[in-house]
Amino acid sequence: MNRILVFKLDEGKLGGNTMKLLKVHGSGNDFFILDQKQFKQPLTDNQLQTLAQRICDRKTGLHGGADGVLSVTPSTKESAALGRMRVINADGSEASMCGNGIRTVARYLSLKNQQTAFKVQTMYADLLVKQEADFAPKVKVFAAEISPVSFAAKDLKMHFAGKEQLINQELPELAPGFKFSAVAVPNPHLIAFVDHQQLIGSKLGEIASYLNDGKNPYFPDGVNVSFVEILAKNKIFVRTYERGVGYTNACGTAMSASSLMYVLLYQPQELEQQLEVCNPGGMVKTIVHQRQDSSYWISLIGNATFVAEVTIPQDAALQGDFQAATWQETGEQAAYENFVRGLKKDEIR
Ligand SMILES: N[C@@H](CCC[C@H](N)C(=O)O)C(=O)O
Repeated sequence: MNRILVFKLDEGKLGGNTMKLLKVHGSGNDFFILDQKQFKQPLTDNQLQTLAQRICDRKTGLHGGADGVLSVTPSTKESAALGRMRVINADGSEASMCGNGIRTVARYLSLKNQQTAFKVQTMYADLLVKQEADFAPKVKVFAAEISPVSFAAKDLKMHFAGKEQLINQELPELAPGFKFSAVAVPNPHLIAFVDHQQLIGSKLGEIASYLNDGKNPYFPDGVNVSFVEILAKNKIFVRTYERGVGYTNACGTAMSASSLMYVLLYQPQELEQQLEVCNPGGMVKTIVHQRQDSSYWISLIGNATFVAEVTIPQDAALQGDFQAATWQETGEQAAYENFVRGLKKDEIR
């Protein structure tokens, strides 16, 4: 039996001060799911921010930290979604969406509600999620709708003189020799198609850390930055430096935005076709769609791995003291690693 089915995060009866968390990942982009139903009083925004900063720290956090916390609550009354997800980055900032995270939340809500296709409420939209065929034994897969898409500078909170949008353009004031595209899905992404040496080089980190310093004139609220290498027709590799986190194994919304730019710039006839998107933590599949009103949306299809069930005294968690935490592995991580080993060598760098 899948142990996860008997793990009842929402009971909240472990004793007043105990918090339950679920460690999860999509393509190695890892999170702690926190179901706020377990509390009589949900954590305040300040507590959520502190919790994320404490447990996600890669050196001092819980079991090696994470890229963020995914807070799950019932959806608000305007929404018919099965649940609501909020995304708190490792630095405590809040993001409007998380493509890898939403698949894990979808799986969590699916198990709790015995449904395989439904909507999840996010900051700007209720997004469709759906269970898909496993990638491999014990590698569970969900698809998520990535939407709404915008190229408008105002939605990206992007400020380059005279530019209302940015599609494959040089930005000599930022980084000569690269062509950038900017797309909000709806969190902001800056994307450059590069060769292999540029993909593995240090320029991505230099550009992204500057654009996320909170002081630069171009993206004062920060931006997720990705370098993309075309590996073959309909096959790309995406490396991302995330706002609020730094380098990650993968960023689901970045892979979706990169897929959209790949289709628009290189293969406009490949709308509605499946793309393979490799990343340092594994591989996902994407499909770029266009609606009748000409707006775009992307299907992001990938693993939703449950790594471990965690309990920890709430006060200790907020103070960053993890000595009393329990950590119970689900056994899925070994299956995921096995799946990744089976991918062709050029798919993981
Ligand atoms: N890892 C996520 C994106 C998380 C939010 C991002 N860091 C931001 O601030 O926009 C994904 O898989 O999409």
